[in-house]
Amino acid sequence: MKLDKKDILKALETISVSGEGQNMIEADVVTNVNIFGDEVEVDLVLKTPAMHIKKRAEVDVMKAIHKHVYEKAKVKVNIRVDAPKNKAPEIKGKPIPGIKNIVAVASGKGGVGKSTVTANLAVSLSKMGFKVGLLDADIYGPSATIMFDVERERPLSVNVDGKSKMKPVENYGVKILSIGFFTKPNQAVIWRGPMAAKALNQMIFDADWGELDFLLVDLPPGTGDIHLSIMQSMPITGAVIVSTPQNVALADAKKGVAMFQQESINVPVLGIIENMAYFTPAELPENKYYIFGEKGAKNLADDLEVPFLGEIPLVQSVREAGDIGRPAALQEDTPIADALKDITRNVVEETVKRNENIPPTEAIKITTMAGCSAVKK
Ligand SMILES: Nc1ncnc2c1ncn2[C@@H]1O[C@H](COP(=O)(O)OP(=O)(O)OP(=O)(O)O)[C@@H](O)[C@H]1O
Repeated sequence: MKLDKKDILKALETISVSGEGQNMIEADVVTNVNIFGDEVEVDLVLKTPAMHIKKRAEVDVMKAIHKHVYEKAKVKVNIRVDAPKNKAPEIKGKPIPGIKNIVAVASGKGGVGKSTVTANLAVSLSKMGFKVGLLDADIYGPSATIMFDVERERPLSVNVDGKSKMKPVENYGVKILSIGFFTKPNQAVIWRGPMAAKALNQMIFDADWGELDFLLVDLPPGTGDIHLSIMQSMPITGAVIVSTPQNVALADAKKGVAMFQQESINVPVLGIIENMAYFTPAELPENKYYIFGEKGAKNLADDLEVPFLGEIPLVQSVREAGDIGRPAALQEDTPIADALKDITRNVVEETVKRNENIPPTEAIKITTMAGCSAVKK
């Protein structure tokens, strides 16, 4: 049978690209098609190095050609991965063996959605093919165990090179350790700075994280002594600040930025994320209600000359997703998952820029609280 390139391209149009809402041709995944008798060679370029996605693309191409063009065609699929934005930002002299970047997520004010954003960033990074860990350091209200539906699990102890280590619990491709694993439900725990720092130290250094591109750290809300203790315990690559557009939240977000930027701490701020930017009812998606004010966090980022990483609307499904332990970023082709993907890409890009321009952050040595006025104000 004489095969025609047009028929092959038509067959490839029947394959949808996961998460893109487009078919393989529209998404420019197919870079070349060659025909030699009854042999077809298809070249693909994929954005993710994940093995299962490569395998799936290969099988889809074969099936589509066999079904729509010629069932006996010999199909060869060549796959190249071109993921410049997904290239794991790597810093020289990794501060913790195996962990390339530690990104702290902070908020200043409580309840602005910092933990929700952290969980979604983690899932979104993992979906992009990065190796991701999440350290829930929110000693006042750890919530990662609920958001990842691992409340009943506990980290196991494993032997690594003769040393006993804590193995993070894993779900949705994210390795998780939370202060919540070590407290009883409904138990109020008052952690003092050094005590929290010790527990967190163990969760970082005595844990079997393996290789990670990103370790996200969900910090407690506020800008107090506890933050200094935490920053003392780990060399943070950069910080992301989450705020709603409301004035009271912005004032605290500003203090958060000041805390990271002050001389004795000097952790680069990768940018600000505006959460609950506006409310959109599911039945009227084009309507936007600026309940907490409009563009407050965007304007703050401009004023402080730090990057604005994007906005997340106030959507019922985000809250529901958190409550049932299936972060919204796991959804495919929804406006909210797309918004989270864009923000995640911006976080990666800012991390890459940061690593190109400045050397790795040393573990900060803060010996006194003096000089930390910006934190206390
Ligand atoms: N974009 C959003 N749309 C709808 N609900 C949201 C959104 N972001 C967060 N929420 C909900 O708001 C509440 C507070 O969120 P979250 O616990 O993430 O805040 P936080 O800043 O981490 O709080 P804390 O100060 O306790 O650490 C949760 O019920 C969460 O599900």
